[in-house]
Amino acid sequence: MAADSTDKKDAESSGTKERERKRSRSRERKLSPTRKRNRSRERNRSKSAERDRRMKDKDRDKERDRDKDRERGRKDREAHRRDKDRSKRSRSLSPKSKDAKSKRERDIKTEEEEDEKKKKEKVQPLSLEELLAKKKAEEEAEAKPKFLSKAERESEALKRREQQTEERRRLLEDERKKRRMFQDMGRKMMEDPQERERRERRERMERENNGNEDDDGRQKLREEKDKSKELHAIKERYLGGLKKRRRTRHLNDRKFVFEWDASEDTSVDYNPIYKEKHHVQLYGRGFIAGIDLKQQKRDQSHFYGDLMERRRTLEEKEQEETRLKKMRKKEAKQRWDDRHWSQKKLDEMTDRDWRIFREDYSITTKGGKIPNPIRNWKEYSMPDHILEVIEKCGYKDPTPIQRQAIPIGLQNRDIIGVAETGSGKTAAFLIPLLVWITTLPKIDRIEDSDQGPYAVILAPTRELAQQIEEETIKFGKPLGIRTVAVIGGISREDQGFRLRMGCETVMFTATMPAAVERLARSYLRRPAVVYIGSAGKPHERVEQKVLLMSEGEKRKKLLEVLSHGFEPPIIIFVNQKKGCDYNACTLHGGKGQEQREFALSNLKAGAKDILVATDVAGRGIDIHDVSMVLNYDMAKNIEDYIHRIGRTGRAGKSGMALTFLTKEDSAVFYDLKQAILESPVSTCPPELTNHPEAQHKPGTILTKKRREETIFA
Ligand SMILES: Nc1ncnc2c1ncn2[C@@H]1O[C@H](COP(=O)(O)OP(=O)(O)OP(=O)(O)O)[C@@H](O)[C@H]1O
Repeated sequence: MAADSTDKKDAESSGTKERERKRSRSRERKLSPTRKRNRSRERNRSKSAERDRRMKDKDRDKERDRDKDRERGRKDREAHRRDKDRSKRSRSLSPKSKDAKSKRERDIKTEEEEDEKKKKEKVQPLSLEELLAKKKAEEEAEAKPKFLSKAERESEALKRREQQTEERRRLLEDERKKRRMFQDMGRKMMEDPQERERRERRERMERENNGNEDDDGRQKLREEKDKSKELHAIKERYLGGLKKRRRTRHLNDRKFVFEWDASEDTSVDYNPIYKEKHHVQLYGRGFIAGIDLKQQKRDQSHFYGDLMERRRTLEEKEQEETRLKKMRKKEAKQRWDDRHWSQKKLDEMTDRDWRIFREDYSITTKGGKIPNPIRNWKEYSMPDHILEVIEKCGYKDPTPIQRQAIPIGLQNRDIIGVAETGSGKTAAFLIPLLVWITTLPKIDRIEDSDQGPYAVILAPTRELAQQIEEETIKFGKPLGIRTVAVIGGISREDQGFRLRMGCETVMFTATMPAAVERLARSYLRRPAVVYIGSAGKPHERVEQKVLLMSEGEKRKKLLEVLSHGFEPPIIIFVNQKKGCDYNACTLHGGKGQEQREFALSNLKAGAKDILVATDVAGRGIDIHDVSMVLNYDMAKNIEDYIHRIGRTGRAGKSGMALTFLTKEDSAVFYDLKQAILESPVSTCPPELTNHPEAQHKPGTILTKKRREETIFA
């Protein structure tokens, strides 16, 4: 009833709402046309939103209706039940209901009587036949398939499932317990023994404190232990006991000390597993993992070797033997041939060896059909008297230029020899010359000497000419060869000479500019050209230093350098004839020949420490052990510079070259920078490296790069 009333109320409220909505809509319709238009636009805009809202409202109404239906049904059912009760109550009062009741009571009574009868029957024991029949019936019943209802099947399955899960849970729990126990045990075992002791003691103490261990037996035991310890300590104190020293392990001590040798292990003999090892032999390229790979390879090669050996016929075996023999012989020969040239005799030298030989001495040749170089003086077929002189001079081994130039010279062939300063070029052209002269018949020589000299040696300076004369006399005198130097400044009458042209021409230098080489080639006949090392470069053992300064600073700097001390002799090169206050001798073109000779001999003899010279002393002058060359004025070209600094670091020794550089020398900046950069023992100062004049060779026209150009339109 209440539900009905609420439904009614709801219906009423929804009806009023609907009416109001209609009213408001009609009101809206009555509004002005402009407003109407606006409204319609608005309506259009919110059309979809409105539709959504209405749909939602509908859903909500439906839901509400459904709830109401459900509520109504429930209330109906309750009312029906109440009606039933009421009708029951009213029916009990009728005569019909009284009859039914008495009938029911009668039925119950008869049922009880039947039960009573059955019970009485059961009490009596069954006969054997009955028992057998019963058993048979039961068996038959059991044999018959039992049909269970779906509900029964489901309940049984549920029970089984519960049992299984219970069983699994129990097993898991047991396993977890076991694992925890093992973990605890493991942790205890892994523990540091000291730590374990400490932990056990702590646990014991805890137990004692908790009063768990207050039994007398344990207390007594502890007291006894303490007593025995005390006794032991007293004994040790008064009787002196053996105190075990704690072993300290040093950092570098070996951790494992095996007190037995591997050979003492006799288990191999006893254990049948080790006695009869099973070897796996794989065919192909495979290997067994975990076993020494090298050993496996060795075994495999043995295995295949044996296999091949077993399979070979006698003939094949012989063939293989001879093949191996041949191979071994060939290899041995190869090894023999591949020896270094120094381990070989002259006649064993191959072309390859000669090539290596030339590489070893940085010898480069041009001109075709160049004879092999000299390996050593004795080996080379030279007259004994020449060899004697060489020995006297103390030349143990030929220098690289001598090794290659002497054999060419002995073929009377024209040579251009380019080798660094102080590398023994003089002997390189003198020795073949003297050998050639000595090979001429003596009578001819005596007769021809009236005709003129056998050889003419040209030198750029008087000093050099005299130096070469000295060298030639040294070699030629023991051989009976006369030498004379023809130089300016000495009276012509004293120099008896006659020239004869048409003989061999040799040209030796430390620097060979391309223009000079072109000129030389036009005068020489099919010349053999010999270059040693990086020809035209300053000596690799001369350290080059450069100081940039003004002209006025030079003198001060010179005095500063000299005041630091130096090892005599040194040579100071100047471009102008200037004096110097030091213990010096001077050598330049303005001096008389005698003075020039005196100056040089003074320095060579050690009477003077410094030679101040112009380029006159720059080429060829050989003064032993010059420790430093100081270019007070820079040479006018790089060739002169190279010759100058070549006065130091001669005959395998090292030296130093110091150059004072001013901006007036800018013409050689570029070449000088290159020369210093190429020297392995020198460093170019940044002032020179970065100097604008040192960036390009003078005379080269620099073309501006396009991107650097500024175009003004
Ligand atoms: N085989 C040699 N063994 C030892 N010393 C030698 C040998 N040959 C030459 N010398 C010595 O080396 C020094 C330099 O020799 P030499 O004057 O011939 O050199 P150079 O190449 O002509 O030098 P430069 O280019 O300056 O004229 C000399 O003192 C000389 O005695």
